[in-house]
Parts: sequence; structure tokens; C-alpha cells
Amino acid sequence: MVKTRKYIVKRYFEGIPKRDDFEIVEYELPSLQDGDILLKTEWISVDPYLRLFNKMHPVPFDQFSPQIATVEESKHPKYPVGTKLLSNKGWCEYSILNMNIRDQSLGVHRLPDMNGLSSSLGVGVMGPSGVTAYFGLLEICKPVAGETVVVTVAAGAVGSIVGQIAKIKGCRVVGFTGSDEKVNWLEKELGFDKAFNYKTVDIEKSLKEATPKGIDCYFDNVGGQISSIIISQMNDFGRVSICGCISAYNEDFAKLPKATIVQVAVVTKQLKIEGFLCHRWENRFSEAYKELHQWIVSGKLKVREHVTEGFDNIFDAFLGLFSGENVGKAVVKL
Ligand SMILES: NC(=O)C1=CN([C@@H]2O[C@H](COP(=O)(O)OP(=O)(O)OC[C@H]3O[C@@H](n4cnc5c(N)ncnc54)[C@H](OP(=O)(O)O)[C@@H]3O)[C@@H](O)[C@H]2O)C=CC1
Ligand SMILES: CCCCCC(=O)/C=C/[C@@H]1[C@@H](C/C=C\CCCC(=O)O)[C@@H](O)C[C@H]1O
Repeated sequence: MVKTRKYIVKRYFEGIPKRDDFEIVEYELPSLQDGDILLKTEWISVDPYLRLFNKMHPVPFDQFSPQIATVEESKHPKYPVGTKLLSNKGWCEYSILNMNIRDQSLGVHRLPDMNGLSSSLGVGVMGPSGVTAYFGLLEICKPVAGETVVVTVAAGAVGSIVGQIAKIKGCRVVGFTGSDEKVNWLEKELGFDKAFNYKTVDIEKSLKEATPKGIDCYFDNVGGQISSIIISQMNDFGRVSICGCISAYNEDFAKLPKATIVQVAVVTKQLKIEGFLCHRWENRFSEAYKELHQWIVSGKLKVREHVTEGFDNIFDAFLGLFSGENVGKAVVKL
């Protein structure tokens, strides 16, 4: 018998998530049946959308999230001991999956070929964050060399990859982020042409100065007023990829401030604005992983992880997303 622990959401989040919205339960897993595999979790991803989609399930529910686990015991011939899987099994130490019953909501996938890279990247650049940045930028913004690309939440898991891909494609890249340390990292290490701390600068003025030829592409991770300012400064036929709006996830949507009208800019400049979920390109993920991997090994794409250690600290790692603690992809090592 294997003893395990998992996080259960026992109360819906109101405002900033609280530790006692969760309960950690310890229990014994049953013995394996035909088709079952026993997974030992190695890496857990904490993601902003866990906050947003908290009310999708009736409470109590097991906290879902992407995680990487290794098969420790197997009663399925195609998943021998040692196989590494990405799934949505979430915040738990061990789990059992029956591989004869394909539960689509669990999103079980073998890790792409990591060729020597850490398996933790399977929840980051070689996983959901990577394909979000890759397809969200290249398929929606379609940046062309010489164009100017702006990205918000630029030092985060997705934003830091978006900015670097735009540089690889020959664009001028401007990023907004929440600390001077992150600004420094973006400019000095990742090669952004300009980065700003949105908490301390005059956004409208800084943006105008940093984008003398205007803005052609905007990759929006944050929503809110900063996005309205950026959209208002775009060039004719600019493209906006709406990836998320983390600035609103802890807010009561009914009480958000009224938004600045962007329609004037959208119509007069004939902008294209499109939202997306990364699964749209699921049948092309391998294409992205191949190119992202090449960029990493050739040194064109730098990857940073913000690693928290230990099962007991998963909640803190999650909360850190909303206070800007992470630089790069936030992961928890079990
Ligand atoms: N459409 C899709 O398929 C997907 C969308 N997403 C979306 O992409 C965005 C980025 O996600 P991801 O890269 O994983 O997460 P991040 O690694 O970027 O983590 C969160 C970061 O967001 C910033 N942040 C937190 N709260 C606020 C706030 N109130 N205002 C402004 N910035 C804030 C902080 O950085 P800072 O210090 O800069 O403030 C923080 O470090 C999110 O909106 C997410 O929902 C992610 C994956 C898939
Ligand atoms: C305004 C919403 C922005 C959310 C962006 C985001 O972070 C998306 C992340 C997805 C995530 C979505 C999970 C469930 C969505 C269900 C919505 C629905 O179908 O009603 C996960 O799938 C990985 C990221 O693509």
C-alpha cells in the first residue's frame, strides 16, 4: 500500500486565495488493477488559471494542475516503470491512472523528447507555457522582422518566451514587468530592446519613447488599463494576441473599473484582436517542441525556472504568482 497526500479545495477562493481554502488529506492508495499505473509526482506546475477556473468544479475537488510524474508500478504494457507522463493530476504526491480508460480531462501525454533537458521543462517551455508562447505569438501576431512587439507579464513563464521568440524573428521587443530586477534580466540576459517596471513608470510616455516606429504586435497576458494604453498606441493593421488577463484573476469581475474605450483605435487602425487557448494547436505541439528545443540548445532561447521545494510549499508557490515572486516558470519539486 502506498500512502499519499493531496490538496483538496474545500472552499471557493474569494479575492486572494488563502491557505485554509485548501485541506491536505493523507490516504492510502488501493492496489493496482489491470490497466492501472502508479505515478510518483516529480514536478508540479502552479499556474494563474488555477485561480481563474477555481469555480468550474463543485467543492470539494482535488486541485488540478499540470504535473510530471514517473511510473513507479505498472499494470499496463505500454507504460512500463520509468515512463514519464505529463497530466493534469495536480497537487498530489502519488496517483493512480487507468490507462485503458482515457479521461480526456486529465490530459495525459508522454513527455516530448527532452534530449538531456530537465523533465521539469515539460510543464514549462517544453509544455504548456512553450506552446502558448509559440503559437499565440507566431499564429496570431504573425510578427515580421523589423516590426515592434510588446509583451506584458514579460518576465513570466509565457512572456519571457514570447519576447525571445520575437527577437529570434528579428523584431524590436518591449516588455512590461513588475520589478527592476526583472527589467534587468529581460534587458541584460534575454536581449529585450527595452523593458519597463509598470509599477514605477509613466506607461504611456515610456511606451511612446521605446516604440519610435509604433507597435505592430501586442501579446497580452495581463488585461486592464495597461492593455488599453498599448492597444491605443498600435500601428495600422496591428495584431493583438489575447492570452490572459492575470490582473483581474483575484478581482470580483462585477466590480472591476470601467475600461478605457479601445474601439476607436481598433476600428480606425483596423486592428486584429484574437483570444486563444493553446490546445487549439494540439496536433502541432511536436512542431513547437522541436523548434523550441533547438533554440534552447543553440543558446538562442534562455530558460529560467523559479523552483520551490516540497509538497507543503505548493500553496506558497501558487500565491507567489500573484505577488510577482516568480521569474520565469514557477514549478514545485517534490
Ligand atoms: N491562453 C492560454 O492558453 C494560456 C494563457 N495563459 C495566460 O498567460 C498569462 C501568463 O501566465 P504564466 O506565464 O503562466 O504566468 P507567470 O509566470 O507570468 O506568473 C505570474 C506573473 O504575473 C504577474 N502578475 C501577477 N499579478 C499581476 C497583476 N495584478 N497585474 C500585473 N501582473 C501581475 C507577476 O509578474 P510581474 O512581476 O511582472 O507583475 C507574476 O510573476 C496569464 O494571464 C495566463 O492566464 C497561460 C497559459 C496558457
Ligand atoms: C480570460 C481567461 C484567460 C485564461 C487563460 C489561461 O490561463 C488558460 C489556460 C489554459 C488552461 C485552461 C483550462 C481550462 C479552460 C476551460 C475553459 C472552458 O473550456 O470553459 C489549460 O487548458 C491550459 C491552458 O491552455
